[in-house]
Amino acid sequence: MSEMLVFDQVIAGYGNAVVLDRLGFSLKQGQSLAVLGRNGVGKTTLLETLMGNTRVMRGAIRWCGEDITRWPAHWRVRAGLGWVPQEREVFPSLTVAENLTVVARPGRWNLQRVYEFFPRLKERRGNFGNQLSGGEQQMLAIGRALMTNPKLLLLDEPMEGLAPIIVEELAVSIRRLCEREGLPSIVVEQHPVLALEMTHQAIVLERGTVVHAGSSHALANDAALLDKLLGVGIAVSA
Ligand SMILES: Nc1ncnc2c1ncn2[C@@H]1O[C@H](COP(=O)(O)OP(=O)(O)OP(=O)(O)O)[C@@H](O)[C@H]1O
Repeated sequence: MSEMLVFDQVIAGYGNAVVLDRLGFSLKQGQSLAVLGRNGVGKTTLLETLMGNTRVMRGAIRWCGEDITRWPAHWRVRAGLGWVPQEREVFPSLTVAENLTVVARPGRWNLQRVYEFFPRLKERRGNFGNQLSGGEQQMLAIGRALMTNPKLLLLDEPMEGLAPIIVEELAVSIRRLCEREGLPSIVVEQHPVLALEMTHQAIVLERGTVVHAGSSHALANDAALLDKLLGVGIAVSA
């Protein structure tokens, strides 16, 4: 399997402030990745850096064999990076259908396929963005990223503030995107157990660098390591 994404010793941040400090990892084609770590370690900054929204001082980012380190954000979207921001950023005064079509790019994902994938969005297609529940907004944020026909979804705390039943529904959808639709994700999540269930690989950050990299399954089942890295005293399963 070839490498889809490589962060090679990336030093990046905001202005002169360094947040990512020689951060390195790679992700193979078709694999999804959980990005874990305590508050403020640089998880969101990793995604922002992948989208071109931070200042990269050193190192390189390679995406599908191309060095994209200096590319503007809109080129990265065109190259297949599908950004689902933490704040969801649904357009409040556009309808669900308009929110989806406004970003559409040609490819296998279109309005009909997004509605098939999220039937709730079809039911709500005439409602405005500000009339949706938190879960519906998150579905719309993911649906909007799908409309750009990405090769990788970047999900920044997709479950934040959602009711447990919606969290479960979304987790199933995100897994299904990878397994059935061949669309992997990078998932930044506060809840490691959930993120590990949804992904193949995991990295753990501390102070802007990778302190653990391995399979999600192995980490999920190593309670002592989870506790050491994240202060989580439980494993996913016995
Ligand atoms: N736009 C910004 N300008 C300056 N500093 C920032 C900016 N965004 C984040 N930071 C700083 O970068 C550091 C890492 O923040 P980041 O949001 O990437 O961490 P995180 O691991 O995602 O945290 P959390 O889990 O709390 O969301 C923090 O010290 C934060 O204050």
